[in-house]
This record gives sequence, C-alpha cells and structure tokens, in this order.
Amino acid sequence: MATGRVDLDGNTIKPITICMIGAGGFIGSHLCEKLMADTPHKVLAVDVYNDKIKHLLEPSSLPWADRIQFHRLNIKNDSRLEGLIRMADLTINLAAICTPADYNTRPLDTIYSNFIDALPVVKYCSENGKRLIHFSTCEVYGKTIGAFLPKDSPLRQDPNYYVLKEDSSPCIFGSIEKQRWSYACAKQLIERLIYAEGAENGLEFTIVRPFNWIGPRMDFIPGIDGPSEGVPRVLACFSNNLLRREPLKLVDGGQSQRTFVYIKDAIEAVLLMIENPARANGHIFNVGNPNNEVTVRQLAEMMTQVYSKVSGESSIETPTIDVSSKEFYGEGYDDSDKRIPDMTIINRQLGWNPKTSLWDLLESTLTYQHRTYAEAIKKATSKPVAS
Ligand SMILES: NC(=O)c1ccc[n+]([C@@H]2O[C@H](COP(=O)([O-])OP(=O)(O)OC[C@H]3O[C@@H](n4cnc5c(N)ncnc54)[C@H](O)[C@@H]3O)[C@@H](O)[C@H]2O)c1
Ligand SMILES: O=C(O)[C@H]1O[C@H](OP(=O)(O)OP(=O)(O)OC[C@H]2O[C@@H](n3ccc(=O)[nH]c3=O)[C@H](O)[C@@H]2O)[C@H](O)[C@@H](O)[C@@H]1O
Repeated sequence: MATGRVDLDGNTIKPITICMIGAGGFIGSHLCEKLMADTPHKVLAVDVYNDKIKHLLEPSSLPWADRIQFHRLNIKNDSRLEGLIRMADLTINLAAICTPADYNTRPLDTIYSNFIDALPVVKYCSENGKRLIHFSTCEVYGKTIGAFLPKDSPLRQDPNYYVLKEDSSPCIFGSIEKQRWSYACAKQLIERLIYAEGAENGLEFTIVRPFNWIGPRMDFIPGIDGPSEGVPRVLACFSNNLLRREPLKLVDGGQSQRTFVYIKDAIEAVLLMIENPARANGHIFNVGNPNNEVTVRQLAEMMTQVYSKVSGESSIETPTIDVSSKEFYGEGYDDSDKRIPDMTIINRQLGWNPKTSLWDLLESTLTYQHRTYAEAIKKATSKPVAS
C-alpha cells in the first residue's frame, strides 16, 4: 500500500472511503484494481453483478481484503443506498445502461437508468454534504457543428467546427424519433441537475465525459459471457467477429469517426480527480485521446491486422461487410460523426495526458480477448448443432 503520497499541490493524501456505484462494470473494475493496488483508499463496491471484480474480492488473504466490500444492490429501489453514501467521503456513480444497441430499442429503460435512477444518488450526496464524481459521456455533445456544413466545405477542417470543449460546445442531437439520443439527452439533463445542485446548494461535484475508453473486460462476447443476441459496443462486436472468423460489420459503411483511449490511461485521470478535490470540484472533464482518431472502417482494418499478429491466424478473405444501421440497430438509430476532445481544461486542472497509441492498446486488449475467449469459442463452434 502506498503511504506518504502527495497531491498535485504537495499536500499529503489522506485515505478516504469511496462508495463506487457500478463498480462491477468495465470502468469500475479497472478503477477498483488501481485503488487497491496503488492507494490506501477503501471502496464500498455497489453493483448488481461482481463477475469483473471477483479477483479483487477473493481470497480473503488478499493484501487489500479489509479495504474493499461488495454490496449487491440495485440502486433503483434499495433503502441501503443512502446509508452507503453517508458512510463514504466520496461517491462515484458509474451505473448506467450505456450500450447504443439499447438506446433506440429500450429508450424508456435507457432514460430511467441514465436520469431517473441517478436522482437519489445526487440528492443523498447533496443532502449529506458528500462529494460526487458522476460519469456522463462524450455523447452529450452529439454531432459536431461541422456535420451540418456542405460535405465539401473547407470549414469542416476548421477545429472550431469539430473540437468538443466542455465550457463552450453546444449539445446537438437528432430529432425525437431518432431515439438513439435518449441516452445522451438523459445524461445531459442529469449533468444540468448536478450543476444546479452545485450552484444552488453547494454540492461538490465533478463530471466525467469519457471519449470511448476501451480495454480488457469491456462488455461481453455474445454467446460466451453474454446473451447470443446481445449487441455490445464496437470493441466487443469486432473482437467477437475476429474470434469467430466472421467479417466485421461496418454500420453505414463505417464512416463515423471516434477517438479511443486506453482504459489504463483514463483511470489515471480519474485517480487525479479523486485525489485532487480542490482542482476537480466544480469541473466537467473530457477524458479522451485526440491523437487516436480513426474511422470505424480504419478501426476494423487495424483490429484485423493486430488480431492476426496476436492470434497467429491469417485474416479471412472478406474481413469487413457493410450493413445498414436499420438492419444492425433497428429503427431510430443515429450517430455522432466525430469526437475530438479539447484537452485544455484537464491539462490545466490536472496536468493529465493520455500515453498509449491505438495500435498498442489494441495489441494488449486483443491479446487479452484471444487468451480469454479463443478456447471457449472453438468449443462453442465445434459443438454439433442440436437436431
Ligand atoms: N466505457 C466508456 O468508454 C464510456 C464512455 C462514455 C461514458 N461511459 C459511462 O461510464 C459509466 C460506466 O461505463 P462502463 O463502460 O463501465 O459500463 P458497464 O456497463 O460496464 O458498467 C456499468 C455498471 O453499472 C451497473 N449498474 C447499472 N444499473 C445499475 C443499477 N440500477 N444498480 C446497480 N448497478 C447498476 C451495471 O451492472 C454495470 O456493472 C456509465 O455511466 C457510462 O455511461 C463509459
Ligand atoms: O464510449 C463512449 O464514449 C460513448 O460512446 C458509445 O457510443 P458509440 O461510440 O457510438 O458506441 P459503439 O457501440 O462503440 O459504436 C462505435 C461506432 O462503431 C459502429 N459499429 C459498432 C459495432 C459494429 O459491429 N459495427 C459498427 O460499425 C457504430 O455504428 C458507431 O459508429 C456509448 O454510447 C457509450 O459507451 C459511451 O457513451
């Protein structure tokens, strides 16, 4: 356990207790790993599931066994929630439905999960004078201003028309029947509510806007550790296709652009927010890697190359196929065209910058995917289909 650690202003970091809601998820599991391995802090891990943090909870001989407790509860309807928030110095809320395949197909669940269910968390933090770090999304920016310019307009190359900045960029969503935006709009409204709690009632808050964090344990592989008909986010979708030697499906030609940041780089940013409250309170932070921009098609090509390298298998004849968003996601899908995070505020407040290139993060992630799933996929695909 690290002792005598200091924050960015040279003050000694005192051990705190953190109520982490959604700790059993992709980001939560990496954050718990970091907190247990490198800090003296305690974690009350709250989630419905704990598969992704089981390795941190057992055996009881683990060096941090007295610093992490798992509480299985659904924050929608559990009277224990306020007590856990009161026991902690800081609450981190990660709980959400956050896979795009759900936004236009389960819009009510999506809106309830990302707005309604977060209301008691904000209320309990504000009423009990507890600090809150809330996970929003880069999706609150929606589409860029440049997306509405003529395709050949030179202004599309002007950063003022596409760089996304926390304290000045607008939130631009599609029309109401484009129910994909149910998630981003719910996230935007909870951001506004948190901001208002800060302004009117003095809630100490930090809002995080992740820009496509990827790495091991993200989502699931359909038919192996998740439902066969499930549609996870793109890393898991493409990993599943590669593992099964199927073509990667490019939605609407894979022209959308994304910037991807390695989960381990992003967790460093979150730890800086946790341990530098004076620099993080009252701020909204983009956390992404503007140097890792690709189109989805380029991502597919790079993942195919990296997977060949880590698996030793040659790639298939037709590595990608185009599919329509209607076919892949159903009615009401829409998309963000481009996501470049402005890094001014996070650099100034926390001095954080991402380090890992897209190739390197894909190499370590696909090594994990291949090691974890290749055998199970081979068994599943060799089993004779029940007649
Ligand atoms: N991964 C990313 O790149 C990314 C990007 C933008 C925003 N985010 C946001 O970060 C947060 C965490 O994302 P993630 O990628 O770890 O997702 P995830 O789905 O892996 O984790 C979310 C966790 O919250 C839990 N949860 C959901 N509803 C709950 C409830 N009612 N009660 C208790 N637990 C509940 C789930 O069981 C899950 O373990 C989400 O709020 C998401 O919107 C993530
Ligand atoms: O991670 C983020 O920062 C945010 O963005 C994600 O949204 P998105 O990036 O659109 O989610 P993906 O499912 O990863 O899709 C990325 C792109 O790949 C495309 N895609 C996805 C899967 C696939 O098999 N093929 C394919 O072309 C999608 O259409 C989209 O253009 C999710 O909304 C959240 O995790 C989060 O809020």
